Amino acid sequence: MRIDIFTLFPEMFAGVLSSSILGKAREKELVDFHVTNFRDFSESKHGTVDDTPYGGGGGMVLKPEPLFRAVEALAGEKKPRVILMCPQGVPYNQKLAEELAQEEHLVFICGHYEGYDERIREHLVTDEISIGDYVLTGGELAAMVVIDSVVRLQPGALGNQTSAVEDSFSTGLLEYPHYTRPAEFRGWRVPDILLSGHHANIERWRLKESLRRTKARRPDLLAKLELTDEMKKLLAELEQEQNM
Ligand SMILES: O=C(NCc1ccc(CNCc2ncc[nH]2)cc1)c1csc2nc[nH]c(=O)c12
Repeated sequence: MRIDIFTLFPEMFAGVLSSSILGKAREKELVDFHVTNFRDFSESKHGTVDDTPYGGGGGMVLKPEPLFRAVEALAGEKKPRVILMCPQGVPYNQKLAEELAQEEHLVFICGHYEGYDERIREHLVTDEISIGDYVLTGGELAAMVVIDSVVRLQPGALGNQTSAVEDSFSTGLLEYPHYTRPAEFRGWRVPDILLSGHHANIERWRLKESLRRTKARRPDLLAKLELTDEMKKLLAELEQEQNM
């Protein structure tokens, strides 16, 4: 997969794209990152990429030319997905991550101004994505979030110890509590069930704790779930425990 990123702050990406899972995915050639400063595509000698809005009002608007020129310079046989990171975009989620992970070539546009000239949206961009209802200083961190979640889904990116599929957001439940050595720390013991080696009981305990946590923190996720008989039984047990 090739990922192009157009930004005015390319230096923001250096650490993130060369560390940890993303760095390894690059070494394994699962992904090929290209970060470009679209100011390089400005036609003015001052490298102007924004201007005041027609119709007045505050703030600056990103001009169309530099971005059109930058994206069109990506001579490629197939038209890539051109993703505009913006607060007005489609709310990002794991389903969209899985869809983007299938693409051969993704292009991200990160802005910093009050907005983009609408002709960018209408004629250059295929997708607009927001990562949530809070205001960031720019689209760069948002692009990193999307890239991180897409690259980890590339086959071979996570190695064999963890599988992307099992991820809680894919099962629809929040994760159960995790423990590791020591079995007792400052008097706080690991639940005996986890030391029992009884795998069926451990799986049951983990599912029950996932249900307990999801019910308490994200009832909205629980409401969306197709409950199995076992889940219904465990939820009934949780109800009883709460009413005791
Ligand atoms: O570029 C992003 N943010 C920078 C930013 C913040 C505020 C405004 C101005 N918008 C208000 C407005 N429009 C018109 C007048 N005033 C524009 C851009 C961003 C990309 S994805 C994402 N996902 C979640 N949150 C985000 O901020 C983002």
